Amino acid sequence: MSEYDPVDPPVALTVAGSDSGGGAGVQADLTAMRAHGVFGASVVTATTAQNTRGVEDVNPLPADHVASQYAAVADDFDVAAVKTGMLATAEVVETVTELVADFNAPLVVDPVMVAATGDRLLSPAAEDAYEDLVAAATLVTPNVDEAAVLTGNPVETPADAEAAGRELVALGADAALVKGGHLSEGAVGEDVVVDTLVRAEGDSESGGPTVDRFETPRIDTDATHGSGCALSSAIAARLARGESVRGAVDVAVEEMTEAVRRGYDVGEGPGAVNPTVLGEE
Ligand SMILES: Cc1ncc(COP(=O)(O)O)c(N)n1
Repeated sequence: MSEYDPVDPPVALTVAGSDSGGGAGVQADLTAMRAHGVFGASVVTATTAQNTRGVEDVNPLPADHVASQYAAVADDFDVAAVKTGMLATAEVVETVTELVADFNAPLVVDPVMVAATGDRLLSPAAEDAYEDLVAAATLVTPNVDEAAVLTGNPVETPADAEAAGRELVALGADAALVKGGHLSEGAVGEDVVVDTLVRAEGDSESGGPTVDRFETPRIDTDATHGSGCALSSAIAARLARGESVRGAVDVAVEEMTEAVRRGYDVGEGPGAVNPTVLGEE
């Protein structure tokens, strides 16, 4: 872990929705950030009435209130990294894109569209609005379904995931991590999760983007609620601490296996990951 003053740690900001059930969204993000010794600030984009069984109600907050929360944080703190999660509406996606345009530190964009329970968290009209935010990202972290929506192509195999990552980088993102948790077992084998990182940073031999594949064991559980939120927040926390994108992704992906293995069996539905175990390395 990099050295810093525990009383004056790096500050990371999550711009995301509230999950009343506590397993995902802002609640998971702040837990993951604090687990890394990073101070977490939050801009809430929407409140959700949600539990482990599903999302009952979504209340997007007005875009100008999202902007005033952001201004309150940016005016006071030296924000070292921003992570975005559920943005709910096209207006909020556009507002956040404008707000981060002048931000000079790393930006991790987790393009949250649909909850693990299948409920929509982003209005369909907002999908197109994501293009400019992706272009501004240091790292965009779609799962395969989100990568398919963002690129307009199906993502079913690791080769598709790499192609989608290359396309997101071509759109302007510095890097894309296409999370393979939902890739079909037939495409990757049943015991493994393959995540693909594409970085614009040139490969000296090919001159093209650099591609890394991370393979981790697949844990036999449905308690993965909050995994995308925790992973993108862990990466943002590590970037706030000054780690490289490659290094932050490598360790965060590895540590997520443990966060899933030690997940919470709370509620009647599928449980949630445990972000408190992150940040140990
Ligand atoms: C407020 C909020 N943000 C993000 C997610 C996605 O998490 P998951 O895909 O694990 O349901 C969620 N369910 N709720």
